[in-house]
Amino acid sequence: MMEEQQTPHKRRVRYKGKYPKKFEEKYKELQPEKYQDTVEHVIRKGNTPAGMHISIMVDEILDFLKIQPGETGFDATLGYGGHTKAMMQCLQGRGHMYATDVDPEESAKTGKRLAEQGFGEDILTIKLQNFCTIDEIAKEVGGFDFVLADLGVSSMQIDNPKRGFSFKVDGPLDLRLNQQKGISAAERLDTIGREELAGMLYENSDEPYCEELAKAIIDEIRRGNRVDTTTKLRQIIEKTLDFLPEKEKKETVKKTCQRVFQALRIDVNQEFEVLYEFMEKLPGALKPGGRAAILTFHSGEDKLVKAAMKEGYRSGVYSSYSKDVVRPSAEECVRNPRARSTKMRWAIRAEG
Ligand SMILES: C[S@@+](CC[C@H](N)C(=O)[O-])C[C@H]1O[C@@H](n2cnc3c(N)ncnc32)[C@H](O)[C@@H]1O
Repeated sequence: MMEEQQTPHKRRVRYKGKYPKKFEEKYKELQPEKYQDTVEHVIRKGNTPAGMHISIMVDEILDFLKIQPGETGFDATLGYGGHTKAMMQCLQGRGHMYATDVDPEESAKTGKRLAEQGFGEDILTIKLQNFCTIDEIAKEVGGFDFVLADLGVSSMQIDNPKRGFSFKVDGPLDLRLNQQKGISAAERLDTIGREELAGMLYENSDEPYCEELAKAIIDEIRRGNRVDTTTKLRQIIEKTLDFLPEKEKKETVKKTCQRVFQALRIDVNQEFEVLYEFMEKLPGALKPGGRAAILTFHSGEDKLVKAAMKEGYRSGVYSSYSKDVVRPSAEECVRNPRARSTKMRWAIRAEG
């Protein structure tokens, strides 16, 4: 019998894939106008291409706003400009849209992109200012027929490691929507006390481990180690929750990271304060019969928007409002997983 020749099993080199993994290396996705095929491929796989934002609930928003040519509209949160563009298309070249964003970096890119697509200053005015100044813009232009606010952060902001919004990639712990103003989350942690931090985590994100996490973060800073990167903060969270049973640890750490980063983001950008102010000013900025739609992404935002609309209806400034939230379709959530937590609420300004 022939002796079988034993060749030693050679392990295959792990295939790394042909797509770049690091944000800066995704040069094709970062130039969507030039590399349409790559961008469409990434979207088909249920992902958001780097440097882009997929607008959420566009059909539901347009159905509700019922935009007519000649109207004046306000997009409080320009971002990538997807919603702004869809609303401008309804104007059919007549009327005007105003849009605000506080992010100088992204709003400049969006303004340029929209102008190149034929939506220039004749139809769109972009203002680099907080949406809580809606009253000033409304006064200047005589009120709005329709208003949209798509709260929170854009995918361009989340995905860019230099902005510090994501615990999944290493970067400076910044979390500001405008990096030229205010203080970063790292600087905020430098001076905050333990009790105030625990309160912030609880108030802004209902964080169940707020006490334990606040103690761990402050102890680390007191030992002379600044918590100034996304990785350092994630590692503290992992260490603090190390006592959890193995089977639930991974998921709980992930959810906790999401909540802690969200709480810090809300704090450094004073998100609840400006949203409260915006909701207070909204009825006065709408023309009689004017419509407003708001997309929220967590319970703190949603509660605030709901309460303001309910109060507006009770006092008579709104003729109707959404008693129940409108949610994205199951199909949209599969196509764009970032839509999953979205809730839409709407209100209509009373006539006269
Ligand atoms: C979810 S994104 C909007 C995406 C946009 N609807 C689109 O279709 O591309 C939210 C945007 O709102 C901006 N933003 C958040 N809070 C703001 C505020 N208080 N005033 C103005 N802009 C704000 C963020 O910088 C971000 O660009």
